[in-house]
Amino acid sequence: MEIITENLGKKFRNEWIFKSVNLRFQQGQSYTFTGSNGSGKSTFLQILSGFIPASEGKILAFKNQQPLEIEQIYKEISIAAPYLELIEEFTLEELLQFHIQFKPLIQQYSIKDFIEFIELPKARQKAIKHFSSGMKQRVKLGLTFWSDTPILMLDEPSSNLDAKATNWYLENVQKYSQDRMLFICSNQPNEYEFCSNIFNIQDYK
Ligand SMILES: Nc1ncnc2c1ncn2[C@@H]1O[C@H](COP(=O)(O)OP(=O)(O)OP(=O)(O)O)[C@@H](O)[C@H]1O
Repeated sequence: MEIITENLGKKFRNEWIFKSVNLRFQQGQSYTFTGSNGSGKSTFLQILSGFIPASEGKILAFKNQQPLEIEQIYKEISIAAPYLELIEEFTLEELLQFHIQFKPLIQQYSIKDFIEFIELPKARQKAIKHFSSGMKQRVKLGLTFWSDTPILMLDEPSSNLDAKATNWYLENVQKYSQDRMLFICSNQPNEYEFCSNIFNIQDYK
C-alpha cells in the first residue's frame, strides 16, 4: 500500500483546520500526528480513511502498485478511535462474530484466541454495554491489531487504559504493525515513542 496526499486541506465553515498537506505514506512505516486539542489530528485521519471529504487537494492510494479509489480504501483499514462505537447490545462473542464477517482475523485466529489475546476471558458472554471504558478500548485495539488489513489507524490509543493495559498496547502495537502502515493521533509521547515519523498538524495551518 501507498498513500500520497497532494495539497490536502480541510476547512469547517470559514476556518482552515489544515492546508497544503503533501505527504507520502508507505507500508512498513509508522506515522504519528500530534498537535493540541482541536488542532485537527482526528479530522486528518478521518479524511485519510475516506470517512469525511477534504475541502481541497487529493488523496492518491495504491495497492500492489495499482490505483485504489478513495471510496474503497476503508476495506484496507482497521480503526480504533473514540468516535467509533462498539455495538452495545451485543455480547463480546456476538460482536466478534459480526466483525469477522467483514474483516477476518489475521493468521486464522479464532474468537477464542482473540478473547485470550485481549485478556478478557470472563467477558465472553457479557454485553458490551456492561464493559468498562478500558475493557472497550482493549476490544477496539485488539480488533485493530488482529483484523487482516494493511493499514492500522489509532486515535488516542491508550485512553482509558491502566498501566498494565498500556504496556499490553505498547507491546502489541509494535508487534502487529510490522509490515503494515500505522497511523497514530496522540499527544502522549509514551503512546508513540517507537514511531519513526512524527508530524505536528499545526505546522500545516
Ligand atoms: N463536523 C464538524 N463541524 C465543524 N467543526 C468541526 C467538525 N469536526 C471537527 N471540527 C473542528 O475542527 C477542529 C479539529 O478537530 P479535531 O477533532 O480534528 O481535533 P483533534 O486534534 O483531533 O483534537 P483532540 O486532541 O481534542 O482529539 C476543531 O476546532 C473542531 O471543533
